[in-house]
Amino acid sequence: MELNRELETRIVEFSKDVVVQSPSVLQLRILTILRQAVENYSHQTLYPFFHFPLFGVIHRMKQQSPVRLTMVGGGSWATALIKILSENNVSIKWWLRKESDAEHIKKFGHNPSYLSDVQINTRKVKVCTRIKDAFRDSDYIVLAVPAAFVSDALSGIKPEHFAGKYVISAIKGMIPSANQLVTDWVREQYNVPASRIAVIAGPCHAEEVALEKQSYLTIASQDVACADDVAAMLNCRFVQATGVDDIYGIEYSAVMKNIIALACGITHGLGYGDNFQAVLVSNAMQEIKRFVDAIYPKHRDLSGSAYLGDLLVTAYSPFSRNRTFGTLIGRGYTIQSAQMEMNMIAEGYYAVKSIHEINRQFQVRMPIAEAVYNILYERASPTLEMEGVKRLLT
Ligand SMILES: NC(=O)c1ccc[n+]([C@@H]2O[C@H](COP(=O)([O-])OP(=O)(O)OC[C@H]3O[C@@H](n4cnc5c(N)ncnc54)[C@H](O)[C@@H]3O)[C@@H](O)[C@H]2O)c1
Ligand SMILES: O=P(O)(O)OC[C@H](O)CO
Repeated sequence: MELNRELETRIVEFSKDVVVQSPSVLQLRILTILRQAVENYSHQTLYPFFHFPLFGVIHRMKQQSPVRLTMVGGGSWATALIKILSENNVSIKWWLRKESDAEHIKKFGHNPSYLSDVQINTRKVKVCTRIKDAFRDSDYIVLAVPAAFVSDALSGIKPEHFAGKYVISAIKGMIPSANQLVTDWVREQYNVPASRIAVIAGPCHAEEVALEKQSYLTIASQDVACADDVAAMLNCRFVQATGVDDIYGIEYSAVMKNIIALACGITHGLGYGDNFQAVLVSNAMQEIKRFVDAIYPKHRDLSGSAYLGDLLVTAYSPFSRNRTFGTLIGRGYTIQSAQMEMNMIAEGYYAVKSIHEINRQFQVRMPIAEAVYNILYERASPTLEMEGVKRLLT
């Protein structure tokens, strides 16, 4: 029987992993295989497998052993991810930089600085401000600070602290000092194998997660089983998560969409309307495709939600940090005053410089990203730069 063979193969693959996994990761792996089997096959086909002893074992494991995870970051996205993960059998250590925020969460069950309405389940979530304590006994490390601050957040952490752990980047930015994607940087700095690294992507604003609005996430890893495991942790009442393998395409695309959101904001601040923005965004999608295909060629459909969907949400939503930052620049704020006006970080500000520098080698035609770079780093006039872009749009 087809199913027989497929389940057999997957269980054999999985058993090769058994020796190196901790119980909570094993549990997640088995659950993922079963969830996929249940989704893909009818009850009738699956019936004989219910006699498989694993099913009973899994049920008991689900009750007993939570996945152990560390969240690094105290901003909006970290807070939203804590809310999502708390819906599942995950035990969380939450590292925050600010002692006062950590104390407030312990006492009142709310993050005072970001998404303060979100109730934190302090039975599942243990807060700390010492990064080494946060890493201890965790299977998964989730990085959720802006890329420019990752190195600071991990100060004192050495490759051995990452040994045997999975790293999930929830960051949509580049490490400015290295012009590297966060996952490449983690792999190089801490010797984490690519098969143990995943990214959380997809069009998803923390503010809507806080309101439990239906959202979708795409989890990417070179090892799809790893992506599926992470997706299983994030699937809940209001979030549907799916695992895929295009980690580079998705990560670069997420970085690029922030730069385009800055352009959308700048033009909005200058008084351009929706008609213009629709053309700007569709041209920008082609720009993203040219860049991503040049830097990491692979057959991919950029109309998927982790690519086009993420560009759309960031380009049009009032929750978007990058669009808001761009709007302030378009209205005449200086970079410093725009940064001070927002309590949040616009990743695109740092990313556009990295992408500009990386593109020296690739020479991809990217007039929109170049205009944003000129405005933010070369003191070019937003009006003149966007006049130039306007003439090139089709
Ligand atoms: N907010 C979202 O909806 C969302 C969704 C998906 C991905 N992301 C990504 O998540 C990452 C984190 O973004 P966010 O939205 O949570 O950030 P945020 O703007 O809400 O919060 C700012 C964060 O930066 C930290 N910070 C500020 N100044 C710092 C400094 N000098 N040193 C160290 N840390 C400092 C703050 O403690 C806080 O954690 C970004 O890469 C972002 O692209 C965000
Ligand atoms: O829209 P932004 O600039 O707040 O970025 C947040 C996320 O990337 C949206 O998916």
